[in-house]
Order: sequence, then C-alpha cells, then structure tokens
Amino acid sequence: MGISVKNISKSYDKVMALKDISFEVKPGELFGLIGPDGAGKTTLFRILTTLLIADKGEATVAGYNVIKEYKSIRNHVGYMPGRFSLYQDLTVEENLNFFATIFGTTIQENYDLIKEIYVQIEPFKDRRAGKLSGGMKQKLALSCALIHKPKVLFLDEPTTGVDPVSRKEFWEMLKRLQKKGITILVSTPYMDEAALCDRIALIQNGNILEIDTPEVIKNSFPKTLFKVKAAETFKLIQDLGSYELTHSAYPFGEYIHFTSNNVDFNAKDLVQYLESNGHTDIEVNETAPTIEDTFMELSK
Ligand SMILES: Nc1ncnc2c1ncn2[C@@H]1O[C@H](COP(=O)(O)OP(=O)(O)OP(=O)(O)O)[C@@H](O)[C@H]1O
Repeated sequence: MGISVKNISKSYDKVMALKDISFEVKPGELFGLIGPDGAGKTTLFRILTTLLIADKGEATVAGYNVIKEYKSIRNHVGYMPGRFSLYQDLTVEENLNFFATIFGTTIQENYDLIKEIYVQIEPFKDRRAGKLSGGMKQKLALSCALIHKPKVLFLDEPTTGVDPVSRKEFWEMLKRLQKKGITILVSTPYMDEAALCDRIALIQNGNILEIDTPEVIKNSFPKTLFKVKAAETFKLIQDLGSYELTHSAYPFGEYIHFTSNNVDFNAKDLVQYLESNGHTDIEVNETAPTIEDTFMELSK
C-alpha cells in the first residue's frame, strides 16, 4: 500500500527531468524527497498522481498502477501541489466543500481526519482563499487534500513561503496523520525538515544521489568537517577556494564549511594558511556534518 517507482525517466524536449529513478516507500512511512529547485520533484509527483505520463519505467501507488489503474489512484490519494491548489475566489468553506463534492463525500463525513487542522482556519471560513496568509492557505490546502480520507498523501513543497512557527506545526501535523496509517511522500528544499522524515531520497538534476534514514545519511559524510570564520568573509571564501589542500568550501550560515583533500589535515594547518594570507579573527573548529553537508558532498 506504499509507493513503488521502478526505472522512471521523463524528458521535456531537451531537459531530462528524471533519469531512471527507482525507490520504494513503505506503507505508513513518512518519506521525504529532498532537493533544490529544478531537481525533478514536481515531475515525479505529477507522474505518481497520474497527471503526467513517464517516458519509461513503472510505478504503483497504494498497489495501483499509475497508467492502468489511474482512476483508482485518483480516488485514493491526496495531492497538495506546490502552487495553484486552491480556488482563490472561493471562501475557505466553499473550497473544502468543492473538494469534498468532487470525491462524493461531505465535510461532515470525514471531519475527524481534518478537524485538528480545520479548527484553526474555521474562524475564517467565510474569507476568500486568496485573502489568507501563507500558513492558513497551507492548512486549507492540506484539509482539501485530506477530505476524502486518502491512503497516500503527496505534498509538494508544502512549507515553502510559510513562517517558521507554522512550518513546525505543519510537521507535527504530518506526524499525527502518519499515525493514522496514511503513507506520506513530501518534498522540501529545506534540509532541516529532512531530519523529520523516516527516510529520505536526496535528488538532484533528475538523479537520486542517496536513499536512507536522515541519521545514516548524515553519518555517511566521508571527511572531517571544519567550520571556519574570519573577519573578511568574502576574502575567506576566495582564499579557501584557491588553497591547494581544499577539497570543498561553501558558505553555511555565518561560517564556511571546509574539508581538505589531505587525510592528515588539522585545524592548525588552516589557521597558519589563513594568517599568512592576512586574515584576522580566525576561528577553525571541527563540526558535525548535517544532511546539507552530505548533499553538497554527493552533488560535487
Ligand atoms: N513543462 C515543462 N517544460 C519544459 N521543461 C520543464 C517543464 N516542467 C519542468 N521542466 C524542467 O524539468 C526539470 C525538473 O523540473 P521540476 O519542476 O520537476 O523540478 P522541481 O524539483 O519540482 O523544482 P521546482 O521546485 O522548481 O518545481 C527542470 O529543469 C525544469 O526546468
């Protein structure tokens, strides 16, 4: 009852959006597709929700084949696309009623499933969707995707453009939906959200770079990682870029994350190099890799 993707490829003219992608999502799993804009996430969602046909490969959702049994899939999945999922000129209640009617159900019939989310926007039920805040739009879109009690839920970048508090609440909500037995495939460009999934696939340029639990992916980082800071950040990036012992150097918050191509490298070597290049207020410390670091390493 999960999702199975086997050797799926899809091109748009010259752009190969998905290149021979394969993975499985187990029933009841919260699975994340993590990757930057243009990685191919939306294309994959559209194939799995039967809105687009792949050039090659096979996929099933909740046990149904995306081509032969597309009607069953449409009845059993909920899809919250990244954009344009709500009717801006309809009110909150009208949007929800509309989606319920399409699926031959009513708000009352499945109210239990959406109650927790919907009570937060119910005070605004007569407001047009176009006039809601980002966080409220997101809650309405999720309610609409859930109103027919789907077995599998597809959420394409549900937290993009949403404030940090609403993002946190949203993920807590996903965890509760998962406990009700719903399989969830969610995409996000935010690496911190990746840590909240059971398993993740890192995706870039239509390729899957890695699939595993967030913990294993973090721990698979192959090098000693240093966080580096100095008074002049721009010069620091340039000097690290041209250092012969640099394997990688990229901005990470207020620091530069650095790895060396020399296995015996230590922090003192780097401090010495930076001092000899006129840097001041130098900080070099070993740091634990994050999922983003693994992603950067794999996509090199
Ligand atoms: N209809 C289309 N025609 C031509 N190229 C397209 C079309 N849709 C997507 N692409 C291209 O396919 C690639 C994958 O796009 P896709 O939208 O699937 O990525 P994404 O990871 O969802 O990113 P985003 O968050 O920007 O939507 C990109 O290079 C994109 O420009």
